[in-house]
Amino acid sequence: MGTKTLPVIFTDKANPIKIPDKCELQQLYLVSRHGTRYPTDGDINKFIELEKVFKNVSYAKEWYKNPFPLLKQGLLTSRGEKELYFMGKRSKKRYNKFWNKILPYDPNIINFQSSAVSRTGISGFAYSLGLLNGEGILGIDNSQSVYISSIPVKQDEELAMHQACPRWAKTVDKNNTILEQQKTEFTTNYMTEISQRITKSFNITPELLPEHADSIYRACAFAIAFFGKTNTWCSLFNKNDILELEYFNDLVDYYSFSYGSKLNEELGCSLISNIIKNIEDYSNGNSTLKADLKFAHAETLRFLATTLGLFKDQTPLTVDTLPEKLLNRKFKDSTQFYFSSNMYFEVYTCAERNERTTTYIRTLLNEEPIIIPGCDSKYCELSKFKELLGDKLNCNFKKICEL
Ligand SMILES: O=P(O)(O)O[C@H]1[C@H](OP(=O)(O)O)[C@@H](OP(=O)(O)O)[C@H](O)[C@@H](O)[C@H]1OP(=O)(O)O
Repeated sequence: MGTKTLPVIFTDKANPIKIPDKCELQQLYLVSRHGTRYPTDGDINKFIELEKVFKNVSYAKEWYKNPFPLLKQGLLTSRGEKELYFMGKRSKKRYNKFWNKILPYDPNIINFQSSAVSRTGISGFAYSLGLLNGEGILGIDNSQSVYISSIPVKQDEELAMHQACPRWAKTVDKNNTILEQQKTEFTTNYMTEISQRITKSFNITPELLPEHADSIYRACAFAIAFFGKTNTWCSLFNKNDILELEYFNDLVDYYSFSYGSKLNEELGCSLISNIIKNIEDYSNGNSTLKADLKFAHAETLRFLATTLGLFKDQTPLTVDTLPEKLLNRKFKDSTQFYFSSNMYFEVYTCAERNERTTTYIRTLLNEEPIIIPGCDSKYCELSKFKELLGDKLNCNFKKICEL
């Protein structure tokens, strides 16, 4: 169900990572999406519309009403809070030696940052409670309070990069001819047939509009995320409908936040450049920062992944290539950027035979190591990592984004 998919991992259990011989984990960077949230107002309004359309459909009489108050739009759910709390618990166990060396908490050593949105700030706090449980002096379980900084979204080049980029707003979010063409083609070639079949099967009058198919898909996604139910909105579809609508939502994200628009390949440059700068500042003795923990959005991770060249298919995602890519593509929100999805960058120094030390970065997506395209292995030399970034390293974000 695309970015509205529940995380695969939902446990506080984890094993300590294995550190390569002659290496030491020096720093830890995290960019995490928030946990499971309420639908945004855009989606809730679609569900209110569906409630009207399905009012007299007997098959849906038990479940057609919209259950999400507009006042709750976009808020983190209690399940979402627990996802991040568990993530913090897993972090403490996976990097136990690393954390024990740098605790108790010092904001100059462990940095927490979120985008200026409640769901991300609360997610960061939940992570901190899991990570630092028992390490503080507050309450019966010795909780630790933490400082979580954020920047107004319009200035936040790292965590809300598209909102801080006027050129993205003008040329990608709007006036995106290719995206509009793809949306029209998918509506004509796929959504119309899905809506007409549902209309006919359930004798719906007036008939469903093509765009109702995507509204039903989103209602299905939140029925699963909130209620674990696949026998309500989801039951209006066959399996192929769901795969096609998932592909459509991936396609929209591909052109909005990834390889579908050239500018998107640059937008993660401030975020990754600041990580590299913090690695080098620490390595040169100019910084005490050991852990930098950031909490943001699906698009934050998608821009970051795109700047790193991750999940790039050989040919672009288009409506035409749906048949070949439906079941087999690299770009797939539901397995990459679901609720509470995350990327860790582990920074190691390793002693070499000639007594020198080399700095390596190991990247993890959703707590599984991945290879950055162009790196020789999961442990990528810092010099290689920087070389692969090219002119994205130390980019001039304002210049890239000026109109
Ligand atoms: O389609 P919606 O309104 O849900 O889009 C949300 C984004 O949700 P996503 O499409 O990623 O599932 C939301 O990202 P999130 O990671 O915070 O859930 C984004 O912050 C929000 O602004 C909506 O994006 P939009 O493009 O502004 O509609």
